[in-house]
This record gives sequence, C-alpha cells and structure tokens, in this order.
Amino acid sequence: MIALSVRNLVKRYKNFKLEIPELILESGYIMALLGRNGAGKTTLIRCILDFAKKECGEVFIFQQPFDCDKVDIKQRIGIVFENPVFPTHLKPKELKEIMKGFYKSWDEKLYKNLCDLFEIEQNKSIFQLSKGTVMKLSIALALAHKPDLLILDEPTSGLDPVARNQFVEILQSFVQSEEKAVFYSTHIVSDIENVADFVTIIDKGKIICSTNTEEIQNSFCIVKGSAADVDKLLKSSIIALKKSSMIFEALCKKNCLKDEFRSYFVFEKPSIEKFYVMLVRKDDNDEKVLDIM
Ligand SMILES: Nc1ncnc2c1ncn2[C@@H]1O[C@H](COP(=O)(O)OP(=O)(O)OP(=O)(O)O)[C@@H](O)[C@H]1O
Repeated sequence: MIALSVRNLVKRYKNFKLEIPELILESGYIMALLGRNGAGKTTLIRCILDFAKKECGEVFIFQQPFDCDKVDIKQRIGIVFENPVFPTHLKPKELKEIMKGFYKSWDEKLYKNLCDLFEIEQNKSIFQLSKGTVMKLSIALALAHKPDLLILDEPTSGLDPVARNQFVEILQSFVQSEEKAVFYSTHIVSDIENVADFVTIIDKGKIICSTNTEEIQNSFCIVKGSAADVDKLLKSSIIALKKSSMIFEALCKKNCLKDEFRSYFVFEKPSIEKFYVMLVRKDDNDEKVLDIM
C-alpha cells in the first residue's frame, strides 16, 4: 500500500520555489527527509498536509487525493511539528481529553504508557513545561490514536539524547506493522542512521537524491587520499569532491573504483550523514559533479 505520494508539486514564495516531481512512501517504511536550513522541508510537509496552498500538484494519502477536509484520512495521520502550538493554559490531561474526542481510535493505555515513558507531568499547565517536555507531549498525542502515517517535522529537536533514543525505538516498533509509514524531517541525522529505510534529500527546493539507505552503502564509497593522487580517480566516478592542498575526500560511485586504487586510497562506507553532507555542502574548495542517479 502506498501511504503517501506527491506528484508535480510546486509551491512558490518570494525568492523560493519548491518543486517535487514525484515522491512515494510505501507502508512499512520510514523515509527521512533531509536538507539544509531553508531547503524547503517544512514547506513540503505543510503542502502535503494542506496547511500551505500549493501552486499546483497532487498529494495522495493512502492512495486517495488529500486535502484538509478529508476527515477520514486525517484520523489516520499523526503529526509532530518542531514548534507544537498548543493552548498553553491547558494541562496535558485537559488537552488529551480534547484530542481524544477527535480521534475514533484513541488508545488511552498507549497514551498513558507514552506519558509514563517520557515522564510528562499531567498537572502542570503546558506553559510551565520545558520545551522538551512539550515536544514529548506532542509525540505522545500524535501516537496515541494509532495513526497509519506519521508525518514528523524535526520531532527530536529539543529532546535530550535519552528521549531521542526512546523515540527512535518507538518508531522502529511502529513500523513493525506493515500498515504503518513514517515521513520524518530531521537535522539530527544520527537519529535516523539505523532506522530510515529511505532518504530523500532536498536542496533549494529540489530533490537532489531519493534512495533507499542500503543503496547508499552498496553503491557509494568515500575515498580519501593525497591531493596529489586525486587525478588517478576517474572523473566520472566522483559525485562530490572536497580537496585541500594536502588531502582529498570524495564521494564516489563504487562500481567505477578499481581494486588497484586500494594501494593509493582509503575506502570507507558512507554513513547517511556523510553521504548527505558531501552532497549538499558547498565550500570554495569543493568540486561538485551532481546528478548522481
Ligand atoms: N510563509 C512564508 N512566507 C514566505 N517565505 C516562506 C514562508 N515559509 C517559508 N518560506 C521560505 O521558504 C523557504 C523554505 O523554508 P522551509 O521552512 O520550508 O525550510 P526548511 O528546510 O524547513 O528549513 P529549516 O531546516 O531551517 O527548518 C525559505 O526560504 C523560507 O524563507
């Protein structure tokens, strides 16, 4: 089942254009959405959820055209934003009662377990809670109605490392069910390193790479060596190159690397973070040979 698909989406602001020709996320998988500040991640998520008006394009959720009037589909979506906007005079238990009234599949026991796990105080007003606790509350509320699609915009910003670790474990068990999917924007790439099945990288409003994470390890390689030897590499194998006067580091296509290079260079498997940073960073000394797929 396709949980989320986007076709020919265009959204424009002054000096910014988001263009997403196609994006598909199947149930059973986690897709990480990565991109630098201002790349367009939140704009894409807002367009998907119909919180921002698209210039053109279509969004399908569970294979049905989606807009904010589709109440049945909204019942099956859990959303976490980086800056949750809650009525801050309410206590978590009061806000929970409101949310519970909206969602047919609300699971009180699950909500309680999440609140216990995250140690969310129920009797303070939300404005008295720490930033991280408000985020934990937002996560608990998003999960407690057992959504089939989780859409997360930097859900772990402000969480301590223990809470981030707990959250990642929750996501892993969430997608154990083949009906569940997660679309997850983050800057904390280490959080998704071992859990994301797919990675979509956007830069200046455009997808520059959308691939499964195994493919990153299987098809690409980080090559390091002396700057004097860099010309031994085939130009066509280099996707991104960072060079100083002494050394270089390159993201290369694995199938273009010859075994004899091992006497000159060090080969490493790229982490998602390394792959992403090499693709999107732009320094004066970097050479970029994009269009990788
Ligand atoms: N309501 C708006 N009006 C005008 N411009 C906007 C609006 N919202 C976003 N933008 C612009 O759209 C671009 C993309 O912003 P967006 O918030 O989607 O980036 P992002 O990838 O989520 O960034 P970050 O990682 O910093 O949160 C930026 O240039 C931003 O200034």
